[in-house]
Amino acid sequence: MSSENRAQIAVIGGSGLYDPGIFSNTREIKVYTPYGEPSDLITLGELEGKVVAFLPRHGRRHRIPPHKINYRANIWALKELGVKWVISVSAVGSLNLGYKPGEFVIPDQFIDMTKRREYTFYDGPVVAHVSMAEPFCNSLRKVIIESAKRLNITTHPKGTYICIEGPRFSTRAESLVWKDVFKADIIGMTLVPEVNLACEAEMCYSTIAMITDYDVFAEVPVTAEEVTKVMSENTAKAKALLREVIRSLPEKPDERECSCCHSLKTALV
Ligand SMILES: CSC[C@H]1O[C@H](OP(=O)(O)O)[C@H](O)[C@@H]1O
Ligand SMILES: Nc1ncnc2[nH]cnc12
Repeated sequence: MSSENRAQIAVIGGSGLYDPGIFSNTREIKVYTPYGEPSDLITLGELEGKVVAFLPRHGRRHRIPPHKINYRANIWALKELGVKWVISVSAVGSLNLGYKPGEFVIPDQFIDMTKRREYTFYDGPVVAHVSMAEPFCNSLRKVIIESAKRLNITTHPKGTYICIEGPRFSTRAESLVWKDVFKADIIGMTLVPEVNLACEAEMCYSTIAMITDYDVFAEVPVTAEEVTKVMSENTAKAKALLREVIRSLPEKPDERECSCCHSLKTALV
């Protein structure tokens, strides 16, 4: 990758966030990967003197459903650009009455209920088993939580995200299992394997989850229309938060504070 096509920070946009519109001097680049095409061209832009890469995970105009996203190509492409920090933005449903639509969550755990995705870069002959005990970068989570506090955005600093295969929403029986048996707080369809692959790529990854609805356990079940409507109503908040997070990020992660940067050290067989 040529030296002008480099970025330390990436934002992966989710439903309702296809162009954050907060960067200057933007240009689009195509990145080739051994796994095929990323979801879209990657936009490189500047903010607060930092170069940031932006990739909408569903592609522009939301062409790609969650189970068809080429997660490996997306993460590979960002790694190729030199990205260390990955800030992912996602629309999620709430499974916890204390977590309300319009509020943000910075999840610290996930439960994987996906079924048929490509979960790893290590398909052999090199084999790796990365640790997922702490799936998110705590150093990046801290920066996001503190930034949200400064902006007075109601944000839950912890939460368990359950990732379903989709593209359908859950049944009511499933939703009650996720809520009452698994005790998950939020639900979505895209965190896995994005987070796993970022970890294998030794990048610091954290999600800004924006609650768009109460999931199907509630009286009126969620619809795709509701999710995109609430998300676009709240994108102004997401953009302000992204700006503040990017402003506050140190140039490089403090490798003593997070294990993301050397997750392969103990993983390779
Ligand atoms: C449009 S409704 C469901 C859709 O929204 C979420 O996507 P993302 O995480 O990219 O914001 C959810 O995971 C589903 O893919
Ligand atoms: N209730 C829900 N279930 C799954 N994915 C979602 N994304 C946003 N809301 C959701």
